Amino acid sequence: MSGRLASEYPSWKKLQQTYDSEHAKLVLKELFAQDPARFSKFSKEYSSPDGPSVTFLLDYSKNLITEPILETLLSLAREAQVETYRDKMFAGEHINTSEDRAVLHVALRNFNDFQIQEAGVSEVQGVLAHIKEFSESVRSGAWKGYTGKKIDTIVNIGIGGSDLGPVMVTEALKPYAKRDLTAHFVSNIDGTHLAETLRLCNPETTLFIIASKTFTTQETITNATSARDWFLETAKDKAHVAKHFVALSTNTKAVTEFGIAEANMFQFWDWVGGRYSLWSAIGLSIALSIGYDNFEELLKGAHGMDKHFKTTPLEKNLPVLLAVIGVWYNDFYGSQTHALLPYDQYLHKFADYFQQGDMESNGKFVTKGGQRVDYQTGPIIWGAAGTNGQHSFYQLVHQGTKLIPADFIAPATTHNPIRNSLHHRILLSNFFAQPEALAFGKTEEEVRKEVGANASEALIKSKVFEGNRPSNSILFPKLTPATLGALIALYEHKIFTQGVIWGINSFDQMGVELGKVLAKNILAQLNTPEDVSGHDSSTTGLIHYYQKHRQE
Ligand SMILES: O=P(O)(O)OC[C@H]1O[C@](O)(CO)[C@@H](O)[C@@H]1O
Repeated sequence: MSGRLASEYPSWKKLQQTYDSEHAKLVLKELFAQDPARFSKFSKEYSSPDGPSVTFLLDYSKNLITEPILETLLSLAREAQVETYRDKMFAGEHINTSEDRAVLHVALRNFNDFQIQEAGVSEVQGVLAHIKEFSESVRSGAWKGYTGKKIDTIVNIGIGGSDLGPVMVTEALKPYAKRDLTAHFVSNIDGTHLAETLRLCNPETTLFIIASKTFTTQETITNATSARDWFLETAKDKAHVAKHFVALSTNTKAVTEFGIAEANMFQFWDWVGGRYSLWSAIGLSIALSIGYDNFEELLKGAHGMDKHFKTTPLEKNLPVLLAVIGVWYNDFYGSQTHALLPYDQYLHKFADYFQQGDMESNGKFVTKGGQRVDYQTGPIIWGAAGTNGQHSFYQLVHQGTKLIPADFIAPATTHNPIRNSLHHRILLSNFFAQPEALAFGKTEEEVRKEVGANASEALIKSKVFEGNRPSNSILFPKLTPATLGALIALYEHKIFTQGVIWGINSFDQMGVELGKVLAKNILAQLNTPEDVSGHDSSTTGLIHYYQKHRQE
């Protein structure tokens, strides 16, 4: 984040030399055989420094690293001044330089530990009190719809960071949810998303939460306006909007112009990035679903990880360890992607969430100083809940030609111990087996013994697992709100650390602008073929084909 090219650091050069001369010798099977203490050297148990108890084990021993390599990776983090930039973030310095903004999601979950001077920070507690009061009133039934009925459905209308965090967390914490308050999330501008959701809603008992930091996002404002039209078809009187629409935003003017009273607006601030906003008013749907106390536990769990990140030496700092190991694969092994593989159905949106969290943060080719990087930055993040992924893409992860580092994530205890936790034991047996298979594979010799003398050479080769495919494993006692908070913060700080090393600004998102501008221009040209101008022949041809075949 210093804006320097990472490839100029002495440690980067050393890592390149190490990779060139040693990577062929980095064989997990041998590394484990040579060192019986490898697991204890390369695993760490996290315990929350205070607040609600959170513990988990991070096992990073199945990575293609040695102690000297890890030391050099940590030196790289030091040369890139990760600690300095981390402290600048926590102090409220404007490290989002292109937008001249502080980056203070940590202030949203700060329980009096960090002293942060920035406008708005002193208002955080007031907004949390508003969230508490409002969510309790809706959940208790005290808040009534326009015909006097209690709210039984909430619809969060937002996109990107104003959607993905609330969806992921409400799914993850479903065991804590009020089951008679149904939560829906509408994000896509595709009218199908709204139409299919509204089919499930009763205007008398539905609360719409319009979540938009800017309150100008085309998808959200269009969906919100259509939802209001749908509501008014039944409710008729605009005065009833007050009981059924609330807004989460930084833009008071646009909210009131939309017709939502300031009293029904939950404020946040420009130093909350969209993809880091679930901890802010954007988390209202989470508080409504799981209750304010659980929402606060989520914040406290994240705060514990913030303290760990802020105070722990780099060699024991879990987000930093994940970050530097990720850099090793991304920049020296040439891995293009990183898989997030939670063995917990409740975490089925975890990878979707961090697609934005990581790729919108670190998908950048220019340093903060404006230089084109000469190395890879953010990886492609993807994944799915286990064991579903095993029956779709794991074939490629095991035997394909690409190196795909992966994080396996699982709870020791399930919220649904059906058949005496038999399902969970089967699930976890897979959670343990997959990293083992990836790391150690199966040799030709082993295959030969297994298939017998009559098997063809081709069959034997096809059954070989080369192994040496790296992974991290994260195992925690149970998926509680505080544990989830800590896990999310762990990855947030990993992303931060990588961004600092690569010298990029992880907190703007210029790359989403061009498409928006072009779409606006095209929207104005869609009516007639004569209006279509200024495009290449492909785009023109596509628009003409649409104009010929549409039925509206
Ligand atoms: O909350 P808003 O302002 O509607 O923005 C939604 C999303 O759009 C983006 O600006 C671009 O995708 C995201 O960063 C953000 O989370």
